[in-house]
Amino acid sequence: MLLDLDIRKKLSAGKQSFQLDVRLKTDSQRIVILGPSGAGKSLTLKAIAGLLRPDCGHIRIDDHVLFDASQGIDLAPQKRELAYVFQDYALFPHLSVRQNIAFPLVRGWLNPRRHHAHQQVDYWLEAFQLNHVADQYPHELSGGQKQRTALARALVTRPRALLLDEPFAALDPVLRARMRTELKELQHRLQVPMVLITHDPEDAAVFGDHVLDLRDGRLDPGAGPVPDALPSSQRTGFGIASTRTV
Ligand SMILES: Nc1ncnc2c1ncn2[C@@H]1O[C@H](COP(=O)(O)OP(=O)(O)OP(=O)(O)O)[C@@H](O)[C@H]1O
Repeated sequence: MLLDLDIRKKLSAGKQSFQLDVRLKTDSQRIVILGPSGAGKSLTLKAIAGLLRPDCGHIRIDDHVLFDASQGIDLAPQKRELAYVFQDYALFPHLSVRQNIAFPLVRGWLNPRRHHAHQQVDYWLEAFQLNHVADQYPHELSGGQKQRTALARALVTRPRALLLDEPFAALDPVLRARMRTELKELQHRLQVPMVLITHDPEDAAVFGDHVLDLRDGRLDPGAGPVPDALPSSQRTGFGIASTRTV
């Protein structure tokens, strides 16, 4: 995947204003946008997803133009063929694991039936080892099982790329370490490009193929302290990515 991002957006609330200015071109498969709270990570991810309209610039994935202010192109989120996984996973509480995963495949107002049989749903239940909890509800799942259900629901639509908002934040430290490795292995296996935002340098160290430092709405070329675990070659501020193949 070639992600070509060049966006600017000014947001104001009362006397406060925030300027987002992100330019990036990368062919990496595991992109991590790292930054402290308020840096603009969620805004960047929302812009890629089509949930925030930039003032100007463009967003392209391969030869697919998602947004181009000068050409008047602004594809609706569902036309972007991307999947967004929210920090709290946003599972439907009244639907079982199987129904949650089937949800994007069912058109119209009706929820998937409880024992809805679908080849793709069965595939993801198997791939994520969720068969034994397929009929359970989100409140009956562990943190890791919830995350895998959210990932399965995202992947069942076969997206061009997966956008992940702080995917490990809701997990305890032991599970967090395991899930980072699991997600990296999953990305290797499926070859689905992933863009992950986080404030945790360890996420970037383990998962990141191309790591970008975002500070005050800008990708920072001379970013702050480099975590020990993270080779400097893996971090960039802006420009064309130096991709590390693992
Ligand atoms: N709708 C809005 N109107 C005005 N300002 C906004 C709006 N949404 C976000 N902001 C501001 O933009 C800045 C960046 O917000 P963003 O949510 O992208 O931060 P973040 O890096 O994701 O932080 P966190 O890690 O805490 O989620 C913040 O200062 C926030 O107050």
